Amino acid sequence: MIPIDGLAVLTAAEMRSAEQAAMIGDVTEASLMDRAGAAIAQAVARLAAGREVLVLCGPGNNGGDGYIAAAELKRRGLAVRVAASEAPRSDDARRVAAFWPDAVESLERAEPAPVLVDAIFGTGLSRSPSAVVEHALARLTDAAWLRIAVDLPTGIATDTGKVLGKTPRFDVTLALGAVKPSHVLQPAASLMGQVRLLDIGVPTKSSARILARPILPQPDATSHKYNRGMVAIVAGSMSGASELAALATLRAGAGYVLHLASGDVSASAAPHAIVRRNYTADALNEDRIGAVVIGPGLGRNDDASDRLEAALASGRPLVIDGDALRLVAVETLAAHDGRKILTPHGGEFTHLFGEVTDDKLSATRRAAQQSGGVVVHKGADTVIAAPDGRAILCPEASPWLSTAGTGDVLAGAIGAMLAAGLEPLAAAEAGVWLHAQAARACGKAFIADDLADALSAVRG
Ligand SMILES: NC(=O)C1=CN([C@@H]2O[C@H](COP(=O)(O)OP(=O)(O)OC[C@H]3O[C@@H](n4cnc5c(N)ncnc54)[C@H](O)[C@@H]3O)[C@@H](O)[C@H]2O)[C@@H](O)CC1
Ligand SMILES: [K+]
Repeated sequence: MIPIDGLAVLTAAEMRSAEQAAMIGDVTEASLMDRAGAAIAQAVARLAAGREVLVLCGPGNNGGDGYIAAAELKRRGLAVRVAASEAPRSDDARRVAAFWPDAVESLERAEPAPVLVDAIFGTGLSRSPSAVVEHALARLTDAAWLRIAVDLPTGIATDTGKVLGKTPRFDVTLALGAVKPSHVLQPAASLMGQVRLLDIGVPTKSSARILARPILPQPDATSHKYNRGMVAIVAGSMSGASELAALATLRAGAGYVLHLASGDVSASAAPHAIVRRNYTADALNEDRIGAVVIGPGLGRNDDASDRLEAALASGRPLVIDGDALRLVAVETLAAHDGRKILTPHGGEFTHLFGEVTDDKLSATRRAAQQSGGVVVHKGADTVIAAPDGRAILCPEASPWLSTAGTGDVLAGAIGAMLAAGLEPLAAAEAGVWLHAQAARACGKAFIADDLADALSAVRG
């Protein structure tokens, strides 16, 4: 049971190709299923801790995995029963169903057990399961003490995060061979509990992977405030948001943060480490600025548009967030050839790139390609994509992040990483990772100011 951080993410079709490519010599579809079944049995035996297990088997290879696992669990001395929704249909499932030495119960009449293993449907599901299957699954999961899904919970589309029917909540999902997009994309991911990978010896390669602990830039004997990373935050009509971004930028490790506002520029405001100056377009021409953050609290008036234009013209690496994403056009971004990171939430994404009609991973990759920037498509399932197709999927962070100002904190953290010299995709990943860790450290009902402060403690 391998934690999924940093692992390759494969779609159903990519997984099938990886399996085909792995089938050389004595590796066959049958031997892969045997490996999967053995790995599932080992994981379930550990989790069940001696309790009775009920394995639900479907007609395809997901069901096949279930029959092998059940037979192996029985061999290990556990109390196991098998219930099936219908007879096995695939050749491999038929072969392995014969390994199960006892009677197969009917799904509708099966009595519950403390440990429920769902091997009804996996990556082959093409439409929502029948009402009979859904009803039995709900009844048996409700009554179980521990719910384990094999590969994917029944009722989930593999690639899109969509729930095709009524899928109950699971405690553990054992991804076979590789993580699939729906293990992370919402709403599917919220039904899976802990997702762990079971290695079945299929080599996997993909341009998409799960968020991983980044290698963060560290100061050394040659460091000074400017080469640690100088970040300019362009403020606008709501300076609270840009102040939050500035604080987060410092707490994430930047050496120098310049807050460029107008009107109420007060040198005596805390935190004193933020350098506050009057905004002028010229201020962005300071050579030592390693990143410009624009958007938090910018507003959408003419001044805001002028500032955005100046930021785009400055040639500095940019983090474009909040209001700036409402003001800019995709064509402008595409014509701008500097380094940039866009951080839209769902509403800003739709405004800029249109409704997501397929899935979040594909839509974010397309947006990155169209805009020529790294796109951090925020949400409970943040997806980061680069114009070259590389993508990073982020497992759900704390739901307490759903409070005002946390987006400003993220923009600041990413700005700090960009100014420290990370390439845009790495800067975006590092910022998102820090943000999630800080949220975890803050516990419950925190406010964005706490989150910004917590960045330094989790930075490591
Ligand atoms: N192909 C391989 O080499 C391996 C596959 N493995 C397992 O195989 C699974 C995929 O197997 P399959 O492709 O057979 O797919 P599934 O076992 O998910 O089920 C697909 C079967 O159900 C039918 N079906 C789809 N939606 C249905 C619905 N709503 N109601 C009724 N029937 C429906 C399909 O026509 C097909 O017969 C993976 O999730 C994994 O568990 C593992 O054994 C590892 C190796
Ligand atoms: K399943």
